[in-house]
Amino acid sequence: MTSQVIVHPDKATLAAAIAARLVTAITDAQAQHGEAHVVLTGGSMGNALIEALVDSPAAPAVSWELVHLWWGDERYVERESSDRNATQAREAGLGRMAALGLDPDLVHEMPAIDDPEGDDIGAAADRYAAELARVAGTSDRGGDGAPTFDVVMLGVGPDAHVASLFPGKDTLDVTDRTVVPESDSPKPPPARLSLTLPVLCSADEVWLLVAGGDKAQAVAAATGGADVHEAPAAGVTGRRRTLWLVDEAAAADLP
Ligand SMILES: O=C(O)[C@H](O)[C@@H](O)[C@H](O)[C@H](O)COP(=O)(O)O
Repeated sequence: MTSQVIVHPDKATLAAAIAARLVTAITDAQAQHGEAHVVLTGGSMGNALIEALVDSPAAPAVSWELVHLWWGDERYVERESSDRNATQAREAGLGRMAALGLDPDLVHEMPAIDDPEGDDIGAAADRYAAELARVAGTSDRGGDGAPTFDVVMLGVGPDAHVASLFPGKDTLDVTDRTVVPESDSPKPPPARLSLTLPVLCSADEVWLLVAGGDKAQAVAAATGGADVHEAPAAGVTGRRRTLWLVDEAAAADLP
C-alpha cells in the first residue's frame, strides 16, 4: 500500500490539523470498538500536537477514559527528567487531560532508569513488552504481543530515524520482540527504549509528523523508497493507511 503525503503551510497549522485528525480517528475507533490505542511520539512535533489537542474545541468529543496512550520510544533517564518524552508531553498538556477524562492508569509511560531495573535496560525493555502483552490480553483487539494500535504517530529526525530506531542499527532488524533497548544512540541521550518495526507496522494507521527544512531530505528519501537501514522512516507503514503529515518546508525536496 502506498503512503500518502499531506502538506500543510506551516508547523502551527500542521499541529492543529493533526490534532483535528486525531480526534476524528479516535472517535471513529471508539464508535467501532469502544476503546482506542494511540502511540504518541516525542520531539517538538509530538509536543506541538499535544498542545493543539488540549486546546482543541473538539477534544471533549473523545471518550478519553477509554483511550490508552503508549509511547513509540523513550530516553532511558530519570522519570522526572525534562529529557523524557513523557515529561515533555505532560508539560505540553497531557497533565491537564485528566480533566477531559483521561485515565492516568491508561497512560503507559515507558520505564525510567530510577525504576527497579536500574542500569539493566534490557530488563526495562522486557517490562514494557510485558505491559503491551498484558493489555493486549485484556483487549478485544489484542494483537500479537501488543494491542492493535489505532494510530501510531512518529516524529522523524533529519537522519530519517523514527522512535529510537536509527540508521545502520541492528535494532531495525529485530522481528521477535515488541520493545528493544538502544544503548548507543547517535542522538543524545545514548540510552533509549523503542518499539520495533513489526509492532509499529501492526497499527491500523501510521502517521509520520514532520516540520522543518532540516527534514526535507529525510522526507524525500523515506517516501522515495530508500532502504530502511539508511532511512528507518521508510520502514513504517500502517495496515490500513500510512500518512506523511508535513509542513511546506519539510516537503521542499519532494518531486
Ligand atoms: O527521542 C528523541 O530524540 C525524539 O523523540 C526523536 O525521535 C524525535 O521524535 C525526532 O527527532 C523528531 O523530532 P522533532 O519533531 O523535534 O523534529
